[in-house]
Amino acid sequence: MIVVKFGGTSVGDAEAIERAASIVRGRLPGRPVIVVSAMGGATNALLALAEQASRGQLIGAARAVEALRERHLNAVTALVPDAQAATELSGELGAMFDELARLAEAISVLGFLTPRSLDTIAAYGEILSSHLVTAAFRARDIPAELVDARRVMITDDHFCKAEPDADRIAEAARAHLQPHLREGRVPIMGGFIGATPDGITTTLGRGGSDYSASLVGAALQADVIEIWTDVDGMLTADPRVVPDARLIERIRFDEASELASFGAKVLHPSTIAPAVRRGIPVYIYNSRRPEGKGTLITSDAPRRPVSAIAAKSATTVVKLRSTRMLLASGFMKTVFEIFERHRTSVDVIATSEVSLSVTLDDPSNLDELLGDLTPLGDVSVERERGIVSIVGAGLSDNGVALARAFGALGDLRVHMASLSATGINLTLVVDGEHVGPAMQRLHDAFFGEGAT
Ligand SMILES: Nc1ncnc2c1ncn2[C@@H]1O[C@H](COP(=O)(O)OP(=O)(O)O)[C@@H](O)[C@H]1O
Ligand SMILES: N[C@@H](CC(=O)OP(=O)(O)O)C(=O)O
Repeated sequence: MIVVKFGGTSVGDAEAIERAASIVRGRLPGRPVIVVSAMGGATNALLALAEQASRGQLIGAARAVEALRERHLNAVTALVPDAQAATELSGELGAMFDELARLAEAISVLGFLTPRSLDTIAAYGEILSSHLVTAAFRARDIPAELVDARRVMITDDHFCKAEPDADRIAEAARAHLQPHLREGRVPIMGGFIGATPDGITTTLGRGGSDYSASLVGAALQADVIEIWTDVDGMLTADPRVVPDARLIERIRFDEASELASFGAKVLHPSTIAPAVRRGIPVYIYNSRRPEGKGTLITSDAPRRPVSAIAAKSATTVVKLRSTRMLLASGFMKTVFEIFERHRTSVDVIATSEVSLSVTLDDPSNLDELLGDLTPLGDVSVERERGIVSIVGAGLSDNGVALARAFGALGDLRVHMASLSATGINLTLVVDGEHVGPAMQRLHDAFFGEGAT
């Protein structure tokens, strides 16, 4: 069997869903399980309306619910020609929107949001899209069968970034997906969402539908996992920043994972792990150009000195200076236990004998974190930084690539630098406003005309 995942842009409107249906029709012999994201932008809209409601701005939140309702119901009209099927689906989706409106109202009365209620609201995106896509596929003679992802994707209760339970998922996938495959049906489930063993809705974190696809693929020993998106595959840089970025036809799991972690949004960073463990190849394809070659992520892709440049903006740097670090074994352990306690992961680390600097992707627990770090030394915080990362297997083979990287940055200030010991990643922290120019300059240096 294969797993075919469509991102939000690939189910963003009726035309996109039509394209997805014809892609799936061509894949029927491979026995696909389909994983769909929310219609593009829907998750952002849901999270924003939840925030709005919690601030008491109920009219704004209600308007956002109605805008989403209109968008989904327009898609039903365009995609489901049979009047009875369309009425049934509109009724079902309509009831969900009524429920969503009531939830927004309840949150506005409470005046606060919990991670659990945020997940309940965010999950509507994938619940709605999976219903819509199932009906649209059926109307196109695909024997689609909706499977509630919350019965398959069993997680812990760390709302907003829940940890999947691989054993339970494998068992649930065999129980709820396998029978459909055996009967020649095409199971369709929402990505990103899951539930605790008690059935409380959770989500896997932003961009988590890729992760869902990979977990399902690992659970059912898929031959291939396909991630369908709005670009030709994994490129040498984000094409929104570097328009002349090129397709990478084959890339190794470890490099793809580094790129995803350091900002190549085309792939969720956690996607790779379940696929790697089972040796399942992952393809990334463009749903607007299904005939393209795409990118194959595999363990045996050729090693290149530099594969791609990734970047992230809105990074926070935390610096700790302490003479207690001098010759003190166990100091780092104390520091990282504090990060762990606040469930804050760090991206880049640089140390000297008396200081430690780290970057945080998600500063939501920053105040509590700083409270615990302060007794250890002088702590300072720099916001509005960005990370630019050069990924490639031969970065540290000799000084040429490193010299080229620093030379290309020219007058752009570098606040931190970290070269991984495996030589696969050189990460530089720059001013947030310099992320775009830094990415372009590095891309020109490694992939532009004349670069070898
Ligand atoms: N190295 C890269 N290669 C390809 N796309 C990238 C890269 N870095 C960032 N991106 C961005 O990732 C986007 C696709 O991810 P996303 O918007 O999450 O799609 P989807 O909704 O299909 O999951 C692309 O439109 C592109 O701008
Ligand atoms: N809809 C979720 C999950 C997801 O993975 O979406 P996409 O595949 O469009 O990145 C989000 O926006 O976070």
